Amino acid sequence: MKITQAYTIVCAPGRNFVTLKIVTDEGVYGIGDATLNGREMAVVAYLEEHVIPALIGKDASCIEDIWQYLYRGAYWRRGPVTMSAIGAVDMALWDIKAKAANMPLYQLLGGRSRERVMTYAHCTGKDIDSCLSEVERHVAQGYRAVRVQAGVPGIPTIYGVAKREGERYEPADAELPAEHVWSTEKYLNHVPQLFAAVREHFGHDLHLLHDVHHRLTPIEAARLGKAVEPYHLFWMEDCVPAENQESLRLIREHTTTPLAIGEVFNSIHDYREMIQNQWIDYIRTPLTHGGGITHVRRIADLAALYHIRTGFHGPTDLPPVCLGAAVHFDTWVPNFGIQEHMPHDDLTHQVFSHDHRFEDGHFIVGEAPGHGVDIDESAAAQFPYKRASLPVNRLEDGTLWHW
Ligand SMILES: O=C(O)[C@H](O)[C@@H](O)[C@H](O)[C@H](O)CO
Ligand SMILES: [Mg+2]
Repeated sequence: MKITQAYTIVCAPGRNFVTLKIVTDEGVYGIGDATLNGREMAVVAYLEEHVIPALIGKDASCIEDIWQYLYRGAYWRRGPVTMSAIGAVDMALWDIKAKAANMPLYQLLGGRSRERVMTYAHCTGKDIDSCLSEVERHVAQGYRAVRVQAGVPGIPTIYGVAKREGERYEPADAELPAEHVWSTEKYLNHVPQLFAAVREHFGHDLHLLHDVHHRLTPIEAARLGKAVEPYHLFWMEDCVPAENQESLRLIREHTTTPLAIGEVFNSIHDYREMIQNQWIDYIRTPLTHGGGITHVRRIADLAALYHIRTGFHGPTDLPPVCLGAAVHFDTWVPNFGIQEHMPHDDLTHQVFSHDHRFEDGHFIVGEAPGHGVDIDESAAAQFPYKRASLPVNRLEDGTLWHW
């Protein structure tokens, strides 16, 4: 089965998405996601100029060999742009292989390990009270797990909180980066109050998650982890920037709050020390940014040796293609933990169809051959790309900080 054609489709049904379509001489095609929020066109250029020309004529069934060819063959390894491009090719090739085998992807991966995939929703509010009503709304919809983020008094704009009540949070909200202000002290004083209120209102069965979005130093993260221990979080996410993996050791030594990390990681090497030292509990790398199913499966297998589970990144900036493939992976992977779920809007669904379904806080995988997601190219053409950037953060004195 030879690859005869491959091309990218860039569209913005509500927000920017990059899709790779690979076509074979047998008429079977596969769809892969190449979306890297705020840096979309860098991946498009990488694919079009360097990857696609080398794919034409290759045997689409040699997924592993093509992965190795693209990874080793570039000489320049790793990095989000490279790994998202490889991820898109890999996802499309698994889609092709599963379609050719007439099997849903999860069957090809090894079959079902669970009936349904637990997800967590985003609950955001400008203050604690409005956050509580969002939790209530999501619990009524059947969610067993919610991520809780609320505005902090004295900080005008904060990560993860929608601009208007009931709206989705969209971080890439301006053509050039918006500037936010950050105060660690105000944040650290406020978060334990938020979780105390949520536990008081909703009891102890609901899983609670929180995203620190890389803003703390290790000792500050340790303080926060300890402070929220009475509210037993499911996880505290990305509590520090983690170029230095050793940072996680200090946090781990101080707190029993479980730690999730890795939505910005793209390689097993970004995790190796923290997995092998058991400094973390959940891996976050989505299939797109981690070099596709072939590579993320290796990370998950390594993690499994150390009782570490998956908790894949899944905000709206990852399109239905990435999410659909993730639902298959989540249905199969033995060490599954949870799947992030931020529902896409109607415009996105006009372009992408999928056969997984959402029920009672869980995803149920579909039975269509492949990963079950497709793109309507003429619908996509109606939503042209528009540059959008993620914000930057500054401390109150103007110092540039982590966003
Ligand atoms: O946990 C999450 O869902 C993430 O932190 C997102 O909100 C990111 O900020 C976004 O995906 C950046 O592109
Ligand atoms: Mg996050």
